[in-house]
Amino acid sequence: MASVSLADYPVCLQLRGKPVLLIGAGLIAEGRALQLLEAGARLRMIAPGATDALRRLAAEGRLELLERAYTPGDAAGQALVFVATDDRRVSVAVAEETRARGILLNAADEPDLCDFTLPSVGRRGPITVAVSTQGMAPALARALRRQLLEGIGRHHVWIARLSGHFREHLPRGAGRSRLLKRLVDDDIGGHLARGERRSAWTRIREELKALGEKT
Ligand SMILES: C[C@@]1(CC(=O)O)C2=NC(=C\c3[nH]c(c(CCC(=O)O)c3CC(=O)O)Cc3[nH]c(c(CC(=O)O)c3CCC(=O)O)/C=C3\N/C(=C\2)[C@@H](CCC(=O)O)[C@]3(C)CC(=O)O)/[C@H]1CCC(=O)O
Ligand SMILES: NC(=O)c1ccc[n+]([C@@H]2O[C@H](COP(=O)([O-])OP(=O)(O)OC[C@H]3O[C@@H](n4cnc5c(N)ncnc54)[C@H](O)[C@@H]3O)[C@@H](O)[C@H]2O)c1
Repeated sequence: MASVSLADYPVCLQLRGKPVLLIGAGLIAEGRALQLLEAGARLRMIAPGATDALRRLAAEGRLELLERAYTPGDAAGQALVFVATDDRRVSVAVAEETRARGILLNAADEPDLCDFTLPSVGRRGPITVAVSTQGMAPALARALRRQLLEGIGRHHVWIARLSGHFREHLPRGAGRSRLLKRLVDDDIGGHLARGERRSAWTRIREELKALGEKT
């Protein structure tokens, strides 16, 4: 249950190939569905009526759409469940089932029924900005997310990708850690922030050379 007296606990879920159920197929559900598909979830939707966009995605085989009302038992075998209908009684019934099965639930606009709430999310390349207000101010979460995203520049995306490349190709150890820290701090990161790629590369090459000599 969401609670304002306790801190919530943010995570970044890996949903590739996981079965996820979304009950409701209106405009709010459509937004949720697009994000879940982006994450690679195996999505099933249940609702008597659906938006055109969701019908199209179902026809293309990107998701499964069952055009009927929710019935208890639908949550069986699901990793996560979302409900976004215009009828609170549906959310209450779904919450009863997911609680009995130990499955985590998000109920749009019903914080008292949520096991997890959704933050406002923005992305730049591999960088994700997510803002939550413990359910207090979703509109503020959205405004802050926009502001924070403006503070993330192309050089941050570049640093993230380069760091990912080095983490994949260089062995773990003190040398690699030092390089990855320098990529971010004033030393190399500062050059990149000012668009001075050439001098940044000179320093990266020095670090790589020192690393090569030590390994
Ligand atoms: C962040 C975002 C993510 C998403 O939904 O994807 C999200 N709400 C968004 C927008 C938004 N929602 C609402 C408004 C109108 C302004 C307002 O009423 O405040 C706006 C603003 C707008 O649309 O600009 C209405 C609203 N929302 C909730 C209630 C019920 C209540 O609080 O009791 C009511 C009142 C309904 C009514 O009274 O009619 C509840 C929840 N909404 C949450 C998430 C969870 C808490 C997040 C947090 O901790 O901050 C939580 C608890 C449950 C959940 O849904 O997970 C998404 C931004 C997407 C983006 O970034 O663009
Ligand atoms: N969190 C947010 O950002 C946010 C913002 C605005 C609204 N909402 C809330 O999200 C909910 C959905 O809003 P919407 O605009 O998508 O509504 P909508 O009217 O567009 O869609 C409702 C959907 O629920 C389905 N439905 C109705 N009864 C059902 C049942 N018994 N079983 C399965 N599906 C059923 C309908 O077929 C339809 O697909 C509302 O409660 C609304 O208050 C959330």
